[in-house]
Amino acid sequence: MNLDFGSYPVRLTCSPEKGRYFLAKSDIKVGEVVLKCLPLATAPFDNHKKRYCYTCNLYNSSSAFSYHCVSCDQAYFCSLECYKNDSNVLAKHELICNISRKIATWRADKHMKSVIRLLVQILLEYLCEEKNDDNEPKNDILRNYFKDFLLLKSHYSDWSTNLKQDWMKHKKFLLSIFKSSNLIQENIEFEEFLHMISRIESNGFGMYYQSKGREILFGRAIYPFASFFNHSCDANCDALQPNYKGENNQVDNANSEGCIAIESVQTDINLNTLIKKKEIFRKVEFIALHNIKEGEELTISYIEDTHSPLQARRQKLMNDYYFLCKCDRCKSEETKINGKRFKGLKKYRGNKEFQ
Ligand SMILES: C[S@@+](CC[C@H](N)C(=O)[O-])C[C@H]1O[C@@H](n2cnc3c(N)ncnc32)[C@H](O)[C@@H]1O
Repeated sequence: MNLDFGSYPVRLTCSPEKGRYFLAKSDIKVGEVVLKCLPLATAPFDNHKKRYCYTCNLYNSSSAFSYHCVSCDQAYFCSLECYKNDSNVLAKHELICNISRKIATWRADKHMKSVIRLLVQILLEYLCEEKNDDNEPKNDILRNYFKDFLLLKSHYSDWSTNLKQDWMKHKKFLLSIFKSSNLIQENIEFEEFLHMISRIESNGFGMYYQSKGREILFGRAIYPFASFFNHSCDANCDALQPNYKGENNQVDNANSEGCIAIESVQTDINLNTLIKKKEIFRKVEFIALHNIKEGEELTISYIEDTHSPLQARRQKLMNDYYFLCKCDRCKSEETKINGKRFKGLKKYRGNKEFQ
């Protein structure tokens, strides 16, 4: 696979055990930025939509924004500038205004709704990419495209029968609203649609804000290139979101919703300052946690509690991400445990009662 990661010190490799993953292309110093990308798409959870700006991705934890699309009531804007001046955003929103309204009244659980909302945004990017030639990155921040989303790992084949059935119940409704909005083709198989859902679940990053020292998850984002970081229980990189002041805040990678966490510790906001400052928030950057040698694997942690025992960590990753962790730490702990079992077995056999 020939992907261009610009001047970032990463290259992609692959193993049968862990799929594709990043290696350091050169020596990397502690604190160095390893990769930076813009989101392909973001979506706040339903109860946070009024505090999330549809245009610039700003989150205001203290109060709801007043500018919004009156037709669907699903897109909110932090300022007149974000609401009015960017006609491109409004024209884009027009394309999904109808489907957004239908999803708002759809009787499904919160998780399904949040994944479907993000899928709408991802497919909207695809529609607009097709019409837009302006696809070149404008600076050192990598931009991702729909085709990159399609490269992501799907664990649909590992889904339980119950989970597949839960989605099947909504097949008719989902296919009809996506087709009538021209977001998917008439002849798409529902399985293909579910693969896209699975890609979101296995590769989505959480969006957080900080309140009283706690990180609160308020939505999900997709950064296809960032998804090539494999997990390690002893990661050498961390994901950050520069906040609205342009500062970086450490990521916790906390996650109870099956999305890899990135953190922008965004405190309350002075909207007056922001109105003047047009910026797209929720970029992600990955930094090295210590010096890394050329050829080393670059990893992040998908889970918060890396202090828990091997079994608990693996269980969490299996439940949330459908994979058995084969990171170096897990493999070495597994070898130690197996070594102990082996000794126990020999002792047992030596017991006269069993001879
Ligand atoms: C976000 S993607 C990472 C990129 C992925 N390896 C690929 O080829 O697209 C997450 C998936 O990578 C694989 N993966 C990530 N970390 C792993 C690990 N420590 N051990 C085994 N598989 C891992 C799992 O299949 C997981 O669902």
